[in-house]
Amino acid sequence: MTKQTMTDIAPAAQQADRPVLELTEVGKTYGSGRDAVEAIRSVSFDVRAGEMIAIVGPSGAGKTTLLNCIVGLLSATKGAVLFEGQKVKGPPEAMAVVFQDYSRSLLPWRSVRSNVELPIRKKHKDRATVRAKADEALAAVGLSHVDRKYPWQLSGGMQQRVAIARALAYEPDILIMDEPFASLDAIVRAELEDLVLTIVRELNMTALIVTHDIDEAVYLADRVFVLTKSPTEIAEEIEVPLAKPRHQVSTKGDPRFAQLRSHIYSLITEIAAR
Ligand SMILES: Nc1ncnc2c1ncn2[C@@H]1O[C@H](COP(=O)(O)OP(=O)(O)OP(=O)(O)O)[C@@H](O)[C@H]1O
Repeated sequence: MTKQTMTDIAPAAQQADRPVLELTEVGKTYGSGRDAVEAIRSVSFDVRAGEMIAIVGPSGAGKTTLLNCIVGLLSATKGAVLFEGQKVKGPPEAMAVVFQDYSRSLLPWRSVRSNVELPIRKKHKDRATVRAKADEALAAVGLSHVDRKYPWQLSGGMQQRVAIARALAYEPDILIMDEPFASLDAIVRAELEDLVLTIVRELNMTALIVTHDIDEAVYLADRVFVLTKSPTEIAEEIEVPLAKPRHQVSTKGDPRFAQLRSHIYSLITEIAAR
């Protein structure tokens, strides 16, 4: 993306000196009475503008439930989620979400270009603007040459690139990702991790990723939140002081990377055994 565009689309929230996302004692109980399942007990954290947060935890920790409360697909039964100072009551316009299952998030009857353009049309009526923004996003993920193809004609990694392009072209103030690389092979996964890191950094975007992968969490994030088992709380918040831009070989070869990874691994293993 061009420098001009990056400046143009700097999220408004970043001008203000307040967190983009604020969770205050968020709790979620499914059902009621004897059938009630307390999935989240109490989770509080702030995400500052430009930060990348990773959320990890043992299986069944409540990651999906928490994420759905953040994006407004579920309402918390306790506490509050504020996005840009407003209580989240449904998916906010300035949020984009990339799910693990790209095959279900892309519309198979629409071309790659059409999939990417669809959300942009909500914001921009001018056809040329929509086209230009889609062009930029497709170029950023290296898929300009397949814009007329359909998602099912592409590999899994390419489909997930389209989903990422669609989210980025929408120019969200915050990018939320739910295990976006989980079903991809190691090389494609590393490529897409770097792609997201680069674009998020260039656009100074705020981002939050839920992942099962401890290496991925440390590699991508400025802070990692480790969740307890359900009913969920934050077991520990870990700062990642590794230099940016990150690099798959040198960052992962840094002794501090290994220390952080071992620490989080031990913590999750200990939590899972509780
Ligand atoms: N719709 C629902 N109704 C009742 N209980 C639910 C529902 N969805 C999730 N739960 C329960 O809430 C808890 C947290 O589930 P959730 O799917 O959020 O965890 P997760 O960390 O995303 O799991 P995983 O790591 O396996 O993907 C679990 O005990 C689960 O059984």
